[in-house]
Amino acid sequence: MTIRLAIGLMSGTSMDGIDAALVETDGEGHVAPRAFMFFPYEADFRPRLRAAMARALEMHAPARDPLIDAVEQESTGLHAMAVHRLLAATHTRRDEVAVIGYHGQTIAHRPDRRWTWQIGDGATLKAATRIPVAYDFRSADVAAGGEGAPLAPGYHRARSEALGRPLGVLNLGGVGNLTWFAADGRWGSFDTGPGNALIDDWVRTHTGRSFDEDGRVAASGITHDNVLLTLTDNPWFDAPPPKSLDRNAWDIGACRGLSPGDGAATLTAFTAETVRLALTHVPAIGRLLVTGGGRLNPVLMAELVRRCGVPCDPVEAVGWNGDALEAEAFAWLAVRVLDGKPLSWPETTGVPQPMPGGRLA
Ligand SMILES: Nc1ncnc2c1ncn2[C@@H]1O[C@H](COP(=O)(O)OP(=O)(O)OP(=O)(O)O)[C@@H](O)[C@H]1O
Ligand SMILES: CC(=O)N[C@H]1[C@@H]2OC[C@@H](O2)[C@@H](O)[C@@H]1O[C@H](C)C(=O)O
Repeated sequence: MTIRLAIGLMSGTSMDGIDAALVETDGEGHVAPRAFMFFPYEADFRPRLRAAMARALEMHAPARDPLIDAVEQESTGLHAMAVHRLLAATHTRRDEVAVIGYHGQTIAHRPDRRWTWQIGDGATLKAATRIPVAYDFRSADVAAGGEGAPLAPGYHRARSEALGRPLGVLNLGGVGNLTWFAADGRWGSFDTGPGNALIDDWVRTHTGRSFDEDGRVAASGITHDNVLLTLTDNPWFDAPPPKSLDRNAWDIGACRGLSPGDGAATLTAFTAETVRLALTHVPAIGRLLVTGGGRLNPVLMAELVRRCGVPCDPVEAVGWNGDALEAEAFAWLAVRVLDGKPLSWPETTGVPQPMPGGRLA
C-alpha cells in the first residue's frame, strides 16, 4: 500500500465556504489527518452562487452559461488560494502532496436525469497549484445508474472499523446523510433529508443572519406540529434507500406566516424528524455519531436525541474532527482515484457494482 499525502477540498451545500484538509492516507485503513482549515466565502460571493444554482436548476441538462462559468472560475480561484494557504500554514511543499481531491460546488443534483453538476475547473486548479487534481467524483456513479451521493461513506467505514458495530454516522451539512453499520456486518448509506439548509434559508430570510448560531432563534420559538406534519407527509421519506437529494428539494414555504422563532423551531424539528424517518429504513444502529455543522446546534441535537431514541454524540466523542471529516473524505477518495479503486458501492449509492470514478487533471 502506498501511503501518500493528499489535500481534500469540500465546499458543501451550506455554501458557507471551503473546507480544506491535509491527510496522510493509503486510501484504505491508514488515515492520519494532519491539518484542517476553513475559508469562509465572502458575503457577496454567496448570492452569486445562489444565482448560479437557481440557473442550473432551470436547465434540463448541464450546459455552458455565462453566469455559471463566471462563478465557476471565481470558485476555482478561491480553491487555489485555499490550497496555497493550507500549504503555507503547514509548511508543506507542493511536491510532497500526491493529489488534491477537489469536490467542487454542487449547483444541481439530478440523478433522476442521470446528471449531477459540481462546478470547479480541475485543470485550472492543477495549473495554479502544480499538484495533480482529482475532480468530478460523482458523474461516473450517476452515469452507471447510482445516486452519485453520498460518497463519504467509504471513508466513514475506513475510520470507524475499530469502533465496533452497530453504529451510525450522521452528517448534518446543508443536506443530511447517514452511513449505517449493522452488528452483522451489513452497511449502507443515503441522504436523510434537509440538514441545515432550510434552517439557514429561514434564518437568512427572517433575521438576515446566515445561520441559527447555537440554535438561539429556534430556542426562542415553539414547534408547530401541524406544519411539521405537512412537511413530513411526503412519499420521499417512505421510499427505501438508495436515495439522494438536491439542496433545494425542499423550501421554507410551509412555514410562511410563522414568527422567526417558531419557523426556526419547526424546521429544526423537521430536520431531526427526517433522521428518525431515515432510521426506520435501517437495522438498529445503537448510537449516532454526528458530524457536520448541525452537530454544533444544541436545539437540533436535543431534538435528535428525543425523536430518534438513541445516543447522539458529536464525532469528537471518538476523536474525529466534525468540521473536517467530509473534506478528509475527499482527500481519501482522491488517493483512491489515483489507485483506480471504487469510490461507491451498491450499498452506498445503489450503483450496480463497486464503482471507480473521478477524473484526473
Ligand atoms: N454554532 C452553530 N450553531 C448552529 N448551526 C451551526 C453552527 N455552526 C455551523 N452550523 C450550521 O452548519 C452549517 C455548515 O455545515 P457544514 O460545514 O457541515 O456544511 P457543508 O460543508 O455545506 O456540508 P455538506 O457538504 O455535507 O452539505 C451552517 O450553514 C449552519 O447551518
Ligand atoms: C450532490 C451532493 O453534493 N451531495 C452532497 C450533499 O451534502 C450532504 C449530502 O448532500 C451528501 O449526499 C453529499 O455530500 C457528502 C459530503 C457526501 O457525498 O458524502
